[in-house]
Amino acid sequence: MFLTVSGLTKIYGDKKVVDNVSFEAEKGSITCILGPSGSGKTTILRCLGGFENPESGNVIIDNREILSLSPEERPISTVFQSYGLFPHKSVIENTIYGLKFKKVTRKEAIKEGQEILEIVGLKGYDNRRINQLSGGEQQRVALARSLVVKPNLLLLDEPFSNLDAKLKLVMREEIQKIQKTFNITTIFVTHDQEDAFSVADQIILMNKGRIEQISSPMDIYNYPKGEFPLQFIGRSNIKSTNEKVEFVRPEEIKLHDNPKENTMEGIIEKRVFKGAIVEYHISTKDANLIAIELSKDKVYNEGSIVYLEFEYKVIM
Ligand SMILES: Nc1ncnc2c1ncn2[C@@H]1O[C@H](COP(=O)(O)OP(=O)(O)OP(=O)(O)O)[C@@H](O)[C@H]1O
Repeated sequence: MFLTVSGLTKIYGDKKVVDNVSFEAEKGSITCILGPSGSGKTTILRCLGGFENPESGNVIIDNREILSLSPEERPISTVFQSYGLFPHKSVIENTIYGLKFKKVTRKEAIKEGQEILEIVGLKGYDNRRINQLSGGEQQRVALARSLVVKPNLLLLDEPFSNLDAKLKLVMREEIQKIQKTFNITTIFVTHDQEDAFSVADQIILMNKGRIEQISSPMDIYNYPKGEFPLQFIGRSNIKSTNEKVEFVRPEEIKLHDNPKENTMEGIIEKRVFKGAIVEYHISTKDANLIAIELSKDKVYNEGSIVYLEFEYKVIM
């Protein structure tokens, strides 16, 4: 295994903000650490990058224990939420900053910097100053700067936080492309599950410093292990009794005009148009449910009687 983290624990005051966290990542994979605010995501990255000292744990990269190394000695690049760029320096100076500490001539550094800038879509931006760039462009310079040193492990903290919806889609693809081109193992922190679903090979779901589930995006959505993953990931209609918790995702509820065997009658209380999909809030004799259908299909009006076809799944 390329990266092995075992028993990582970080305490602030009397609070374990990272509590016995263990996971592995294969070479060239993207791992996404997902979880609510304050669940310890950034602290894990900071411990890996060497900006915090964990109380206990082991981190092995490519068969080498790295926790005793300084941040500069670790084969790791980190892109922080705040980017950490030098605002008055040019794009190229920021990009090649990390090469200062390597045995590379300035001429070679500039050539390598320009190649990376072209990859992140910033060809020709060399002499622009950071404070003359948009948020998305700055984010790409920060990425270029971390890639130029060819890290074994790339750590990204909320890399899309300052981007609008369109640019976010472009950047998601760009990061995936760059990461595959260089075969860089990447760990990426977000609280946005769509980011995690779109780019991750594996998702680590955190809650209060602990790992709740490690799974592929599809498995975490389809087979949540326990109530927290179910509540946090996607939306669902939940039926909870003393013995078990069952759920049905809104898109698993099919609406019909007429009753069929095993359908349940309901009335559409509210309809929310969301572009590609329409969300219905439906009351039945047993429960209030949310269903979604494609808006290109039949659209029901509020107050309509509908017949719901669905099955609950039991959580593991
Ligand atoms: N230097 C520090 N001193 C004391 N407490 C801290 C420190 N840094 C973080 N914490 C606390 O540790 C907990 C975890 O913080 P962390 O930044 O890792 O969470 P996060 O999951 O990344 O949150 P967010 O999504 O809001 O960035 C929080 O309760 C935070 O207040």
